[in-house]
Amino acid sequence: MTRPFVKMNGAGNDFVVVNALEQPFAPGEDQIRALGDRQTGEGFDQLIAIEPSDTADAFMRVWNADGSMVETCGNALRCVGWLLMQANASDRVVIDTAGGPTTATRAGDHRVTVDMGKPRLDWTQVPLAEEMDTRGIELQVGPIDAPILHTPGAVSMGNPHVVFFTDRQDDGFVTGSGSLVEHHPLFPQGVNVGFANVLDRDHIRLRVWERGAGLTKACGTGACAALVATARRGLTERKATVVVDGGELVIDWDAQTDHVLMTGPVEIERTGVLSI
Ligand SMILES: N[C@@H](CCC[C@H](N)C(=O)O)C(=O)O
Repeated sequence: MTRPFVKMNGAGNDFVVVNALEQPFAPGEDQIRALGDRQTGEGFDQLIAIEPSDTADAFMRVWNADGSMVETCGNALRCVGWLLMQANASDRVVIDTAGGPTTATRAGDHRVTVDMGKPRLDWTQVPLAEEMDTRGIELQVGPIDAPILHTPGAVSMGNPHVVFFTDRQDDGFVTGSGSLVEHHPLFPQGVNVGFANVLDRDHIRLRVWERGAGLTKACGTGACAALVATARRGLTERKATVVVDGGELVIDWDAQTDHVLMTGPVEIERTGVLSI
């Protein structure tokens, strides 16, 4: 069986997107891992299916490259939002996800703003395995007792994030620490691991070791979580540019609505056909 797809990225975070509005798409974990392999498959950070919805313009299903199905994906919401707005000749679409409904709007040529909704800040919502103040949690990362790994912030944007405040962002440190924390017992559903270097009150340099995908060029929900975590600690304003490996995302945590808005680029790389 074959399925056409569109290969896209949002600030370098890349996706294979399948239209499942007319025909169901339900790959198995092994199939997803094979498709996601960058040597022998199409290669992607996440696999995305656009499905019908009774309550929104579409439902977006997300699988990480390791085959795990997850709640949401911020950069993919911008890409899917772009595809739907192009197809519908509209400037606004509502996209439902397992992490909750979101709204995408045009923000210029190949730029989309997604309203990611409210951050979830209670320990039970991240979730954590025990009660803690999510502005700064106690976390022992294996044998590493580096002070820069102390008291990170914890935030859910529909998916779980922990954010370290550090200027240590080399590949070795991010990969070594991120892979240790991703499956730490404090995070019963696993966690995306952000390393946020606050450059000034409206600028953050961020790298993310993603749950189920590893070090990616960008993580949209990770950028939202980083802004919320740094603002909660008084390190930044509620709006900042988050500089990621693949570009820049503008994150605005609205004080009136408590919603987090993420704006950034979308790129269509190519089309193809999956043999699945
Ligand atoms: N890259 C995505 C996040 C995708 C899912 C994440 N790895 C998870 O497991 O929660 C984004 O742009 O938010």
